[in-house]
Amino acid sequence: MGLAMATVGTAASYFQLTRFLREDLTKSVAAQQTALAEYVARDIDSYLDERLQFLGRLAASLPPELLSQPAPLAAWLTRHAALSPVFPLGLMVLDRSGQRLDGTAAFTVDPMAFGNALGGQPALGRPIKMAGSPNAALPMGTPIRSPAGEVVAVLLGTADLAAEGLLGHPDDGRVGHAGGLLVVSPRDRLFVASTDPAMSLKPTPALGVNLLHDRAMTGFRGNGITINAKGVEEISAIASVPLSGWFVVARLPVAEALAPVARMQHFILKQRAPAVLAVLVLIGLIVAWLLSPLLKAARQAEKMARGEMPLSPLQVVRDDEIGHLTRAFNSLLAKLGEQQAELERLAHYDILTGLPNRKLLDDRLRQMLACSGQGGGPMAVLYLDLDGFKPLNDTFGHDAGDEALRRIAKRLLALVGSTDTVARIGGDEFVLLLAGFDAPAEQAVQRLAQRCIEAIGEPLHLDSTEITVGVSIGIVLTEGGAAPKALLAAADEAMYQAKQGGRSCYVLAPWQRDRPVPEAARPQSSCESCVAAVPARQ
Ligand SMILES: Nc1nc2c(ncn2[C@@H]2O[C@H](COP(=O)(O)OP(=O)(O)OP(=O)(O)O)[C@@H](O)[C@H]2O)c(=O)[nH]1
Repeated sequence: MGLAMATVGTAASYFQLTRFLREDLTKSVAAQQTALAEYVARDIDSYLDERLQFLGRLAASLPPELLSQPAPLAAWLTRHAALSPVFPLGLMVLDRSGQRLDGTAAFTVDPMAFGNALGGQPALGRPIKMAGSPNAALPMGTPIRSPAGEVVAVLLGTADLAAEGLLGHPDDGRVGHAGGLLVVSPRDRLFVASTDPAMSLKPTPALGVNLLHDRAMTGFRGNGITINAKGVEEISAIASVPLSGWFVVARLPVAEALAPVARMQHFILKQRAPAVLAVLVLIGLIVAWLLSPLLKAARQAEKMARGEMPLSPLQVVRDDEIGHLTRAFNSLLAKLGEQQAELERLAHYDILTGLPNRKLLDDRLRQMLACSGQGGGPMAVLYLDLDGFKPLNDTFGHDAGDEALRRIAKRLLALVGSTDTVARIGGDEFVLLLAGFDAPAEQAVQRLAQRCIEAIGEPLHLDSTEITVGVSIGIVLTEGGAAPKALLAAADEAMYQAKQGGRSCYVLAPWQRDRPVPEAARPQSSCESCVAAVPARQ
């Protein structure tokens, strides 16, 4: 996660830096383009002004009498045109009806230049392509006035748009590799001149093709980013040429303008990326090394939680925060183990006496039966129920009854071997499971039953009061093949017979797999009422 955040952070910084650089560079290039466009626009304006001024001075100095003398007028015009190279394509004079007065046919008449000049104002015509030359030409006109000030004729001159110092700028003014200058006449919807000669004297694009151009055509001056007619994104700046109503566009493709940013990105990626990658890999390895014990511990903990491995302490591999965490986990695990053991104990042992409860008795009985059934010899179940325990409880109280139960449990434990089981399965009911007799089983169990009766019958000294309780015992002997439940029921039944027979005695019920208590076989008993059938003490 940390590694991912570091990577994302680095990438975000890289892209943020790139974005800032692009914005700054775009602004800077736009400002440069604006300065260039304004400079060129001013230059063109002053140059046009210079030509119009020259044309005006020429018109003012034209002797009026020459207007009616074609040959001298033509000679006068040729002489003066030669004096200044501003109209290398020639001069001509027209009367008010548009008739040539100089007798020459140097070039065609521009209606715009002629018409406006006739109205009394110097005027520019529509730029045209020069016959026999790749250059464009610009017709200009100025009024010729009579001494009374009336416009009597028009002096027309045609300037070479490619002439050095006029619109030579667009040709020379290439900006970068693909950038350049454009001079646009909104009135004529025409590219007057362009760095790209193919665009010169071509009509401007239709509305909607280039949005910044559309705005410029309606008077916007400034800069912006636009997509040109060829689909190239450009930074363009627009400045006015006031005298002509034209505007100059200085433009540069964004890709070229921002090439330094692209070079910087390339440089960073080329120079820094391997180092950054190496650092990231190193960080990743360190993080993996740091976290590997934690991940291993987590995997083990999950297995323990799923019960696929026992609860066992995790290995503490390092004495750092993770080692600390592992130790804390182990402590928690130990606590959990203790609690689990306690729960286990509570589930299988009687809280009052600490003896196995009915559940554990069932397990042990099954084990012993299985063992006995596999040739392990006979086993015996002794079912004990105290006699007169209720009066004890009622007379001396429940606590005294509890204490009596605890002491009786100890006495019973003292009588059996370590492999035998003494369980408490109810209020005053105990069960003994015996096996591995060193004498004939019947005799041995009867002997033990008798010793139980005697041991429990010993007085109990509770709160300096002597109390005595008895016990009735039902015994079942088997050599396996019996169901635990049926065996216990048979022992219980024998115990009941002992109760019926006078209490504080035992009854031994013979056991056969299909007939637990055969009618033919009378039980052996220590009870007085059964004394005729069995000896009281064996
Ligand atoms: N103090 C104490 N008494 C208990 C406990 N569990 C059961 N008892 C009492 O043990 C008595 C058992 O009842 P009985 O077996 O009928 O009493 P009893 O006097 O021995 O009767 P018989 O078996 O017919 O001789 C009841 O009074 C129960 O309340 C215990 O955990 N502690």
